Amino acid sequence: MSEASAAVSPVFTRRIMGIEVEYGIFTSATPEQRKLTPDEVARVLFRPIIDEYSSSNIFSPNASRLYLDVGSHPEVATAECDSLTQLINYERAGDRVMDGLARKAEQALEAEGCARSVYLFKNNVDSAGNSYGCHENYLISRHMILKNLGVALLPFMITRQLICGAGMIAPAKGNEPAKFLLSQRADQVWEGVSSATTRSRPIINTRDEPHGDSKRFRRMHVIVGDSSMAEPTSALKVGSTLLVLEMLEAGFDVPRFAVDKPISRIRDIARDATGRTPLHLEDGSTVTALEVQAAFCAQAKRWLEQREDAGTPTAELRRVVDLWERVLAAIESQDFSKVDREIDWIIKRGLVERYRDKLGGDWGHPKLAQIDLTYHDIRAGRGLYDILLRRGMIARWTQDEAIEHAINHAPDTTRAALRGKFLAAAHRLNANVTVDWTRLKVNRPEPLTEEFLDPFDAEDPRLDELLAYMEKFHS
Ligand SMILES: Nc1ncnc2c1ncn2[C@@H]1O[C@H](COP(=O)(O)OP(=O)(O)OP(=O)(O)O)[C@@H](O)[C@H]1O
Ligand SMILES: [Mg+2]
Repeated sequence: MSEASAAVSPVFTRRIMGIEVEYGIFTSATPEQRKLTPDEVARVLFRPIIDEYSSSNIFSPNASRLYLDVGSHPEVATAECDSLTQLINYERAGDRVMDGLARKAEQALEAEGCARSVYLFKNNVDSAGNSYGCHENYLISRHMILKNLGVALLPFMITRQLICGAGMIAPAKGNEPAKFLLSQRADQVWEGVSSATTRSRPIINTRDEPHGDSKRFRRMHVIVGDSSMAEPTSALKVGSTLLVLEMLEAGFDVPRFAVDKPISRIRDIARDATGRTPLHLEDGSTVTALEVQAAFCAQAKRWLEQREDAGTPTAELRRVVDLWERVLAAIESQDFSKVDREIDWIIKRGLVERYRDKLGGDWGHPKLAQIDLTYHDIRAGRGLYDILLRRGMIARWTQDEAIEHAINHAPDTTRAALRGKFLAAAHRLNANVTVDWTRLKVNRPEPLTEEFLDPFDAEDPRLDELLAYMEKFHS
């Protein structure tokens, strides 16, 4: 970031953010049954949506987007949130909505005489090696020069997997034996900062779609992260990133590491649970991945002393920094006992290691791959994550009541509140409407559209006009 951009950029302690989760999909089949392709299952999954909305790309009552993209990975993009725990609630509400659809799909298949289980996995790589994402969106100022921001963020982003990776067993490949990696996405990204999403998979995407006033805002799209199962892992992933963004915006003294070839290093970091991977800096010196994280964490702790208490409460971010410190201390000492209920890769590795030892010590055993996958099954009572949670082996960050509430209510602190009220009225009046992130449109009798370009605004008199118009012609 240049001095000039530091001077004009606001510090968004209250920041708009959203998470997009793509799910892996699979059905069981008995030997007599024909296997359904993921595409076929996805279509059964979305049948209730298509029946109700005549589309597989919709906004749900809680103002989130639900859709089926190419590649048959159903996706939920949460509504705009402006604080950390709220975002976690909406992401988890998305899981529950998708699970509800999976249950309906199972009933439909049974009614059609081909009963089978439908699995949704919140992970990032399927058994064929295809990758799908968990994208984080952070609003930043238009004055922030993205390229510079990206350079400052890259060392943080390539090492962030140490504190919040989902972990995975990578199957044997050529001469490389099967092994445990810290993160699922590390092997899937190819560039640092760029505008492409699919072709080259950059860590930070600069595609210019702010979903808001393009004179004031940008939407930073981070695609390097893993989907998180454990709530504290989500909190650390997003919370640490929020803190680094705030520090950069404030011109706070953020650690600078000019890492040579950062993208090639991300794969080495994923392969080293000690965090000792050396990163060569352009000045000829080296730091370890762990030292990079420790420097950001220490500075974030100092930042909290002067941070304006808005958006995500500072008290909540203190919990983030406390967890961050504990994870780094655990990696340093290799004693994981103080964080083995909070961080996905640590929880998962502990579990599969116990089995691996019983099974003869080979990471390539198919039973271990099965355990790895089952950890990401989102079904309560069936997925391993949920089973461990119920046994008290995984910690919480939020509560069920808040997640349940988020299923049917839009966030009330952001633009999503307008969309939620609009959708509720349309549902009640059976009105024909069209909605996207910025626009709300009543289609009949004559189209009436309003554009809401400030995602921070949860109130706007133009909403009342739209509602009055809807009421007049549909009641
Ligand atoms: N101004 C904003 N700043 C940050 N995040 C935003 C903003 N407006 C919307 N969002 C969030 O961005 C996400 C957009 O999700 P969506 O899946 O539509 O992404 P996309 O990048 O536009 O499209 P696609 O996934 O189809 O490529 C949502 O989670 C939403 O809440
Ligand atoms: Mg998306």
